[in-house]
Amino acid sequence: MTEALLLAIDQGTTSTRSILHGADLAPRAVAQLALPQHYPSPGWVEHEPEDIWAATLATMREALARGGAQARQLAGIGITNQRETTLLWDRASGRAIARAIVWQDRRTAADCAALVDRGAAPLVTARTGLLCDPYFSATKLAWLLDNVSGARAAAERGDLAFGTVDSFLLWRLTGGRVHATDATNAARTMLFGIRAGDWDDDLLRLFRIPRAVLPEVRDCAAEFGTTAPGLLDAAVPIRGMAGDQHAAMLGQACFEPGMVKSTYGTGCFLLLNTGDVAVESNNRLLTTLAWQLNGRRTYALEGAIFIAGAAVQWLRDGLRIIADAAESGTLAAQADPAQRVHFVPAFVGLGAPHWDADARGAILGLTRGTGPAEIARAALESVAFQTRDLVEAMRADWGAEGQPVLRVDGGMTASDWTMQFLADLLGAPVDRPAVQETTALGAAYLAGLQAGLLPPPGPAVAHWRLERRFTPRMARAEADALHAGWQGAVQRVLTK
Ligand SMILES: Nc1ncnc2c1ncn2[C@@H]1O[C@H](COP(=O)(O)OP(=O)(O)O)[C@@H](O)[C@H]1O
Ligand SMILES: O=P(O)(O)OC[C@H](O)CO
Repeated sequence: MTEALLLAIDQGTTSTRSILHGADLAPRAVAQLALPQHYPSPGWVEHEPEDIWAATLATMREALARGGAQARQLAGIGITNQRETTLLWDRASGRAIARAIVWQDRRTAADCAALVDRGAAPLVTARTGLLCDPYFSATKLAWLLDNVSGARAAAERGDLAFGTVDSFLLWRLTGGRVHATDATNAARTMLFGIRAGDWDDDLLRLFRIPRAVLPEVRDCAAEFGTTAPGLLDAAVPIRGMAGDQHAAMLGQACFEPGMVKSTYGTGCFLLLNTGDVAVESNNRLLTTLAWQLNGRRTYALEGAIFIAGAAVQWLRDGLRIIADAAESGTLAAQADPAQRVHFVPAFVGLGAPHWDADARGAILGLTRGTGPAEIARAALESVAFQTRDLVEAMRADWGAEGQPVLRVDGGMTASDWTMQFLADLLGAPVDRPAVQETTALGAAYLAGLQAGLLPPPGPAVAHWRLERRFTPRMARAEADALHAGWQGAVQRVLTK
């Protein structure tokens, strides 16, 4: 008998990947396509839904072909995705009525400010664990209903379906038969009660969202349906689903309360497992789900930073001081140690712990001697400085003594320079795993769990292996002084 395989779809902000895994969760074959970005207006970020779908299907087929595998060998598909990105489509045709509004999009900043002025913020936070910010789906969905001609009436008639990218892909993969999401993605909409585990009627009223547009919410490991005829050479069950940061928690095996992972892709998302307890943050972190299995919710505290690897992309595509991302580390290593340049990458405002949607970026401390090397160093350092802000907020909320080991993943963790600086600044070890595609790994794990091939989260799951530990080398006083300089720079860009 041939070995059962698992296929993970990781639909990220800048690319779509499909990764074929063995039942032991070892990656077997990868296919990846870049996703075009659209910036129709300052602060707006959109994706073309047909690009997302076409790349998903193409990479699924390519990963199978590269792995020399057939669809009938698949025990399941796991979907993981960029979160919060909002789509609204016509149930009859399956076509989106507008481009997807991406999580980074700030067009609803004024709507969120108005809700805060009306005193709605405490209700939103109490029910969803989130802060009233344009980052989340609710105001994006309301914007589509109000700004696409005829959308609100069609939604109220039940003709339109809302979903984050996971739901949209599921709809397409099942040939329009299943409109569902998982609890982790639902938890990022600002419409879902994370303690009740259901859509919240008070929030639906507040954001003026008709219930008829919403998907059904399921566990992260569940029977989500099977692929429609003609997509692959056999019908394959879709058995796992989780937002990318939640899947990365599973891929990083952060199964125990107190364990922390930080993913460095376009943005950076640091999540702490808080077990059965939905910890309320006093430091402007988010309370969210780690995952939901068998109806049981495991919670997390999350710090979300909007720009991490995107700062490196800007060095390449905006400033053009590097030819590829990897060059950033080489350049940073050549920077003059005597110069202290700070780069606050608030291109789309600042996320945790500041939540200032109107802040914009700045480079401070320039002198005549400043050149590309100092700016590259400041860009890489900014990611570590922001991580330290999150870790300090988390420590204050969680109350644990000492500094937990940070498990890191994502494209930017390829930068040894950045990972060493991160360990130096935190004064704590930074662990990089052998498999850095932890998001896809988590999605494959969920599909394998549902298929009965893998055990539930716990010591019996053995997919995590250390590749390299970065140990702090910098004196604490120096790290603290650098961080204080960063905090001063941030103060200069805050608008409130
Ligand atoms: N060697 C490197 N040094 C610094 N940044 C890097 C390096 N390699 C990749 N990156 C950054 O990592 C990001 C891509 O990571 P990825 O996890 O694929 O992101 P996403 O899932 O958000 O699309 C890009 O923003 C890129 O600039
Ligand atoms: O596409 P990524 O990996 O940058 O992740 C995006 C996040 O899910 C947004 O919340």
